[in-house]
Amino acid sequence: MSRRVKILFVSSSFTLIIYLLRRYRRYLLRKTRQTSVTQGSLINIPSSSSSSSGISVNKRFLNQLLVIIRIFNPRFGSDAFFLLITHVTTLISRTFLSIYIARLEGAIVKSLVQRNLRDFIRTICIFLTVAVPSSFINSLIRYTESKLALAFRTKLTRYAYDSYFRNQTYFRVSNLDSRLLTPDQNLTDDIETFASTLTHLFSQLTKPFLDVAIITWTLVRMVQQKKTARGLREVPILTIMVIFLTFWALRKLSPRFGRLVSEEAKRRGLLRFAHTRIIANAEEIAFFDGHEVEKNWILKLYNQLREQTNLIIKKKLWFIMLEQFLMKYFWHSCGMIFIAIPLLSYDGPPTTDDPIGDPLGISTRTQEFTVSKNLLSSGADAVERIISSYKEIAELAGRTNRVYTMLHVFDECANERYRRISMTIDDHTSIDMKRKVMLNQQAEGQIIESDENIIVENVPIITPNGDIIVESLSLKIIPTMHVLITGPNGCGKSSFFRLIRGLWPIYSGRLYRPNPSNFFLIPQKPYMCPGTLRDQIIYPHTIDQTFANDDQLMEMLHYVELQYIVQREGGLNAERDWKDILSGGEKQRLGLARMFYHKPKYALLDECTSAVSIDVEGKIYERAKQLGISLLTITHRPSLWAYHTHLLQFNGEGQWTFEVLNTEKRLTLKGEKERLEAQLAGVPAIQQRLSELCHLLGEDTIDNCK
Ligand SMILES: Nc1ncnc2c1ncn2[C@@H]1O[C@H](COP(=O)(O)OP(=O)(O)OP(=O)(O)O)[C@@H](O)[C@H]1O
Repeated sequence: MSRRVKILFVSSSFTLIIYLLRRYRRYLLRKTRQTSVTQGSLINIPSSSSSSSGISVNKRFLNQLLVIIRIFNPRFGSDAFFLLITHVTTLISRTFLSIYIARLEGAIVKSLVQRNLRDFIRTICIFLTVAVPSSFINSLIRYTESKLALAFRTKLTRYAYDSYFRNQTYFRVSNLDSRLLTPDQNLTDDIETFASTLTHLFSQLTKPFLDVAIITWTLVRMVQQKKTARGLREVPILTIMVIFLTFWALRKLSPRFGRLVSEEAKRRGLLRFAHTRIIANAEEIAFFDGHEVEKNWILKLYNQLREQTNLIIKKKLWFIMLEQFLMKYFWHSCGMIFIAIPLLSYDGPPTTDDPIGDPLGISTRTQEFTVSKNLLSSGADAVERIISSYKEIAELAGRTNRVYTMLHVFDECANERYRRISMTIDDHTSIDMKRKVMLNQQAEGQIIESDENIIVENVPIITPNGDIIVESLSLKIIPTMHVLITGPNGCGKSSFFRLIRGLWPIYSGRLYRPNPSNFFLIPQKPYMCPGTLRDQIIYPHTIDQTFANDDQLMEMLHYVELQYIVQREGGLNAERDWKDILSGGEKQRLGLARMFYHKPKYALLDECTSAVSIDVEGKIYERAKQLGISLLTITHRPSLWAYHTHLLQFNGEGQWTFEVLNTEKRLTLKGEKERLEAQLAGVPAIQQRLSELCHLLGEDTIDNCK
């Protein structure tokens, strides 16, 4: 064995050992991680199996793609149509330019073989002149591609926003349906990547198809000129066979990139969602020093994303290797053989335009060889692009599925068709499964618009998870009533509001209620929209819709004793981050100022004065009643009883009562209850003292004392 071979052998063995050791280490690491997973540490990413299992290049994908393409269909005369035409024209011009350049290269080689300086300089000059439009066309292709992607994205985004903001779909998607985990990501990233992948693929495929057609035609014409050459029929057949063989092998061995990228996008969305949650709850997390828990959670999500990305990278490594081998080296050899067949088998007279200087036609043969080699390699490039775009088509299938699913879910939610994917249910769960309605059951109750009364007839209150909170509710509220709603936590008080406002589906029974514009909800933490102080008061009106002038707005602020804020913050037109700069009580009072601005028929007040002092709260309630607003109030404060006429009480076990509220009687009962509670609280202390006295007096033990 020579020294060089020995060195080669040792270094290869060393590399192999290192490689095997690394693989073993990774195997161990994976095992450890799997163990921790089975111990319950893995975050349960709910698999939307229905959407990911069928992601591949098939009929379903084509149908989905067609549905989406119909949305951004570039109509005749539109900007997108003009862009599309420009794009296709530039692609065609590029193909003709490539052929012309291949011919020029042939002419350059010929002039070199002939040692013809004049021709050489002339062709070089032409080459450089052609390079200018050629470079411009290359740049134009990219420009039109990006503009097209943007145009498609804009159309799709507008369409998606229309669906998202129709019929409270934004609420329904997140609260009543669980198919879309991260609609924000679907609406931003997914649409963007779908539009850019699609347009890229369009030019990636259009140009090679044009290339293949025009180059084949040029090559066939060249070969046809050599009538006595052999292989004129065999070469095209062999070429087609080689191409199909390669395509078949790659298709068989290709990993399912569609499913892989779709899963990766889902995990990326979950990671982003976790970050958004931390930003939204940063203050509470900081108070509790909860950063470790949050960090671990985020890291776990990141690791899951990393694993998926890693998987894709690994799968691509082997696939690209195979692709390169077949389409670069195998094809190159085949191409050389195919060019050689007509050239070698030609036995006619030498074809030359210079019989004196080059009687054997060597320069012409060299020129032909160079031209056909260039054309063939451009053709091979084109076919390579077509075949390798299979991978991208598979990726497009994944992206299409995500966009299609988003639009489909939006549409279903807008039409009150919900689906919830059951999360893992603990074996010892206390949920009475019999009380669960079918999660995918269609809501069959009726909502009928009334003039002013709210009439509920045998309507159950059912959560989006299918839990029945109240089997059947029946009551009638008229505008002169002011209803107090009470009951233990989680008994369905806020759900009653969601029900009458139509946010939750009515599964059976009938609900008569006035138009939703007659309801105004003020929650415990009112929503502060972006904009000025004026925008906060008139929300959801905009400045163009408002009917109140500055004095009227000041009066509304006065009702809630918040007039000082105008001066403090620099006027009604001051823009601030109101969510952060106002205190909890100020936000609640601003929410109540909104009620005075809109003067609804029914105000739904959900513990919205918990941070307001009792005297201000009383004034606000009095004023609201004077203005003819009917109050439906959820509260635990007895101080508010006096402002109500009726009581709706849930007991937390599915039962309820609706009756006239006798505040005096209720206050007496409440007083008695509190007295008894205070007395009972003192009993252990009395028992303790009694026991001590028994001991000091040497009398009977505590049991006998009793
Ligand atoms: N979006 C939702 N998806 C699933 N279940 C929900 C949803 N919102 C509320 N629930 C469930 O419905 C039940 C009633 O909730 P609701 O908000 O009406 O309670 P509540 O009586 O207002 O309680 P509290 O006094 O604590 O505010 C609870 O068990 C809650 O877990």
